[in-house]
Amino acid sequence: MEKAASFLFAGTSFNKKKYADEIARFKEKKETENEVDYLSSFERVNPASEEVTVSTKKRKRKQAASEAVEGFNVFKSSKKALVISEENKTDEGEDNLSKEKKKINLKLEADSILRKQYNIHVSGNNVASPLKSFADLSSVYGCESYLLHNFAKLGFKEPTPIQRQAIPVLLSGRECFACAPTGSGKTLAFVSPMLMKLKHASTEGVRAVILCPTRELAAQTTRECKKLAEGNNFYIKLLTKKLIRSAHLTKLRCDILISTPLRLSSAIKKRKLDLSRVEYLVLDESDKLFELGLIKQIDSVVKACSNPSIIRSLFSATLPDSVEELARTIMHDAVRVIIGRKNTASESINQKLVFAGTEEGKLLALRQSFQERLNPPVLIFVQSKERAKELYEELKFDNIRVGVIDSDLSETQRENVVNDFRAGKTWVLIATDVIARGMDFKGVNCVINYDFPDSAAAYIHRIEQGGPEKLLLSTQKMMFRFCVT
Ligand SMILES: Nc1ncnc2c1ncn2[C@@H]1O[C@H](COP(=O)(O)OP(=O)(O)OP(=O)(O)O)[C@@H](O)[C@H]1O
Repeated sequence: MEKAASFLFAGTSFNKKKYADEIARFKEKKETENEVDYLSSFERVNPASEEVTVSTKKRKRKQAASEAVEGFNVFKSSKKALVISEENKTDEGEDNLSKEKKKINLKLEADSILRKQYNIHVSGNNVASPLKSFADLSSVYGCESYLLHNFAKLGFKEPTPIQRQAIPVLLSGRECFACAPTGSGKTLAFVSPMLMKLKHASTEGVRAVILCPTRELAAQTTRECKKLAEGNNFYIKLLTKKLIRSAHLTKLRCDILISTPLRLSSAIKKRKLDLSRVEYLVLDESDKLFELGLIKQIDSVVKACSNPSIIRSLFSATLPDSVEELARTIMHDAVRVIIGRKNTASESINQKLVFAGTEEGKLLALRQSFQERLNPPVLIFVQSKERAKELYEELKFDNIRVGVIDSDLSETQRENVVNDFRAGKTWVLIATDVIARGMDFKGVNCVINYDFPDSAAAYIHRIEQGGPEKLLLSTQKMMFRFCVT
């Protein structure tokens, strides 16, 4: 500063001898003025002349004023002006701060009202606001028009509760555990933010991975994903055996890869895939993934997706504590989004228990119920493929158009059975949990739990397939207890 000042005044010649009188008068004036000014400012800051309860804030301002009296008069006024404007600035700053605080509080309040309205429960810090509508995606997150156009084309007018909350969480760059009933639109909830973040197709290799517990669900997710991405040129691939066999898998043009953990881990083992650039990893139907004993395979996929800025998410109809605990070991700051209550069935499902004394009685009760009313499509769950085949033979005998899906069928055979059921060629489909898990049988009118499910989670998954009526046939007394709790 000094240097700059001396530079500014360099070259000014001032004859001090010639103007000695003026200099003396100038000095006098300066001293008097400084005294007066100091006194007046002293009076202002003297606590004796102030109220005792003067605030620290005010004191600071007074101090600032007293400091401002040093120097020449000519600068004093401008310094004073500076002090006043500083004071105003502080006031303004404080006003802005409280306005900002109010705004944040109002936003938090609005978020919480919206969450209550849609039965959304969240836990985690700084959770992004839920979507009021799909339009928020473009106004807040700059969503491209093709995606909104696809929503409209598919007839999706409003986001479902899980979509309202999980999409903004993922778009804000947070990892997430999402738990919502079957058929509540979880696929769109994880695919849309993925498409928005990936923006456009690239040649850099796999950038997003979706893991599904069964081949059927993986195929279904691929179809949904392609429908949502229509109009963009993304490469979306289902990892099939044929694809793994192909020698050029390493050069595969693929933005989003969908697979079962077994297939993907086998491709990783064969060093056929590089997942180090993956930005998004989704574990769909995560409870089933873990339940099926696929931890080793999932672990190999998680390790192969080594990009440090990866966003991982878990989507499921139930979120057992064991799964969450396991996931929390790798996802430390994940937001938890739960629709309704954790691990409970949707309240809109009518559940009915039929108690049968014996195994034969169960079959009798089923026949009777079909005689009274068979409102297809009906989905029947049994515990094993052997039992599935047995029941299939029994119902076929009754001339009921029935199909069965079990793990002995080839991929194409399974697809055919499911397609026949979807198309209404068969009215009743018999399945085991593993096979039917995660498949979206839209419009199923009745789900029959012919055999007792393994767990509460399995029960919820079964009954949340499709329609409103659910029937439980049991030879076990404890079933009743299970139902009422
Ligand atoms: N916002 C929406 N409005 C209307 N329908 C929707 C919406 N989002 C998704 N859907 C439709 O709802 C059905 C169920 O969606 P989806 O399969 O994603 O459910 P899910 O929660 O993943 O079920 P699952 O547990 O079986 O995987 C699909 O047919 C899908 O096209």
